[in-house]
Amino acid sequence: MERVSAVRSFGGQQLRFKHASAVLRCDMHFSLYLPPQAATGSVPLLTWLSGLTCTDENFVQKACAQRAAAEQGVAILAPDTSPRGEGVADDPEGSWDLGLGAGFYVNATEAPWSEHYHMYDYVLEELPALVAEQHSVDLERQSIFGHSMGGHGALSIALRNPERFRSVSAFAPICAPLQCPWGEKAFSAYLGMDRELWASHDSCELIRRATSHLPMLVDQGAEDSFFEEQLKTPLLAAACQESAYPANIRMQEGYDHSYFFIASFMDEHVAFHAGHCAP
Ligand SMILES: N[C@@H](CCC(=O)N[C@@H](CS)C(=O)NCC(=O)O)C(=O)O
Repeated sequence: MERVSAVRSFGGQQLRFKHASAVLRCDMHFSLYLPPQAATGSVPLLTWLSGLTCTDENFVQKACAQRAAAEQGVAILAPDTSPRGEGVADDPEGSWDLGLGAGFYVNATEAPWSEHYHMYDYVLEELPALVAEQHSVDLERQSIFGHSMGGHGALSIALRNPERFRSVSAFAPICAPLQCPWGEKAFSAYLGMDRELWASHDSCELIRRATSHLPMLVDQGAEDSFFEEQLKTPLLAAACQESAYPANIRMQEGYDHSYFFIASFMDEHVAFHAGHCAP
């Protein structure tokens, strides 16, 4: 693992690394914020999953999360959104919602994607373990959050693995990939036509199947241009209500899909997770 950059921030360090991922079979970059508390003891690990077209750097530069992470004493790990590099398949039509920058946090089963697109195993297994080998983060105190495609990733990964995480939150998540164009396009490419396999990565379905509950917070901007066609927060709210899953789902008046929205509620999300990651 090679350290690409290290910058002081709110008494801690904003770090960026490059490494050879065994799971993705390519070189990857990721970012890690270590709060000042990490210098003297182990701290909880929050994983942030970004949305379509992002790398790890969008979050680092635009989410304004470092101050809250320093105050709350939590590390934040930001992976990239897909495998990268020469030889990694991309959408032949060059669209931004499939292929590079659009891994959807699943393990692809279909060629050509199945060669590298294993973002589910990468963010759940390989990357946290790698970070914990070299930094003082506590894998017994993990939470996960994300935005849009990364909101889908955070919710679905946490719902599939409730024993791994203390809490989950999302900004403008793709709530029901089985029922929106982004999800249908990505899942049919990566997972083929087995809709039962799709359902095992659909947060609304996973809510209905849940046998235990994680603390869950979701914020959705009311002026988000993707809200009705792609994100479908009301379906998540309905699934939670039907299944008596206790989630806090909030519509935020006037906010759009951007990092201006994310930054506005970032402190609350970090505090929410830190509260559930107490020793
Ligand atoms: N490229 C798309 C927008 C894609 C988009 O909004 N991506 C979101 C995640 S779904 C994002 O975080 N973009 C990066 C950024 O704002 O820094 C467009 O032109 O409409």
